[in-house]
Amino acid sequence: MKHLGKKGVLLVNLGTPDSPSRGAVYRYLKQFLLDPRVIDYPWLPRNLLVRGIIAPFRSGSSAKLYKQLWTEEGSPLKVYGERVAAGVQELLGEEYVVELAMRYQSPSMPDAIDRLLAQKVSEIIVFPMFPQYASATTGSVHDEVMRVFREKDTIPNIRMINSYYDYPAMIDIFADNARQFDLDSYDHILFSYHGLPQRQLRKADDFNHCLQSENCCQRISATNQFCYSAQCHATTRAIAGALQLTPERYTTTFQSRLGPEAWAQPYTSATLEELAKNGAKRILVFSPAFVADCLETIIEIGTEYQEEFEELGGEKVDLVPSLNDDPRWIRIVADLVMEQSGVGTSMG
Ligand SMILES: C=CC1=C(C)c2cc3[nH]c(cc4nc(cc5[nH]c(cc1n2)c(C)c5CCC(=O)O)C(CCC(=O)O)=C4C)c(C)c3C=C
Ligand SMILES: [Fe+2]
Ligand SMILES: [Fe+2]
Repeated sequence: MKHLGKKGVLLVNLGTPDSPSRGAVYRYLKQFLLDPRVIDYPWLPRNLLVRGIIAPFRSGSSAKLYKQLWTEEGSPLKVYGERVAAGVQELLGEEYVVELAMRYQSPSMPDAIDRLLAQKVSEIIVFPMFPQYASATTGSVHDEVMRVFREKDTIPNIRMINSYYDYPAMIDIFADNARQFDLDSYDHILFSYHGLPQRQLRKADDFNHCLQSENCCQRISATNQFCYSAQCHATTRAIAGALQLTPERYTTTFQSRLGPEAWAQPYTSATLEELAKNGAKRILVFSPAFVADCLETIIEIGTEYQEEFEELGGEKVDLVPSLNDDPRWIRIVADLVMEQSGVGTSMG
């Protein structure tokens, strides 16, 4: 089919509060955690838990952390997202219209989609800003796109990107960012991904492979290609390979647990504790589930894990910077968009 008009690009990250105030954090947590793909309990327990316990009790402590994170321009997750969107627009030129949206809070997905439609786009390429697929993130973005269009009579061509966990040019940026550190000076290297409840890993597993044996997620195949944990391990292997790290030098771990359920393991905090017990002093941490530094990297790894590690006798937890607004990352997003819309890429 001939494409008349421009192509729309919708870059979507998770979302962040509109301000670091307790009220804004409460609204953010409520919208985020009421998403049935995030806290995937039936409606009544989810609403009781989120409205009655998590949002009211967590909003105060989270707001304090967001205040530490906040910059003059705002929340880093959104600031980097805006810069990436502007950069991708510049690279793709007039043939495309690029909009940034956040799955929760602002800019909202329905508003961003309406702005694209107002430009009479013939197709929309949806680019979730999560290298690894999870139902709670990419799945939710796709779900929201479908929900928005369910209310519209005309649905343009829509292409949805699923994951890009081992995209070589992206792996090269993470590896390159680590080269600013003296790798040999670290006792151990962690690849710390955002966690996910084990129950959600099992639920997303149509072939009964996940968490069946100790290393079932450490190989990726047709059977587990959409497993979040398997994709995280694949990202680790790719970065470690690029840096020629031998397997005993690094561990894949999972951070940012919420609630009493078991989450993907090993936990970053427990691994740090174990490392400290064994005399480790210096740890380097990658966090490649995030394409931008945010609360979970700057505060959780950079401040909280640093403090915990010191209390346990360790010395330094260094964080490898994320992709942020690196021009090479902006180029990758543009290339992946062009690949989806059937246009050749600069990567050859
Ligand atoms: C990168 C992928 C992410 C997955 C997978 C994910 C799952 C997930 N997260 C929560 C609960 C919280 N996450 C929070 C913040 C947050 N999470 C991600 C990414 C993933 N989450 C991002 C990018 C951020 C935003 C950070 C920012 O800078 O604003 C929070 C809020 C912060 C806090 O109060 O700690 C919560 C809560 C669950 C329950 C979940 C899977 C089920
Ligand atoms: Fe999260
Ligand atoms: Fe798995």
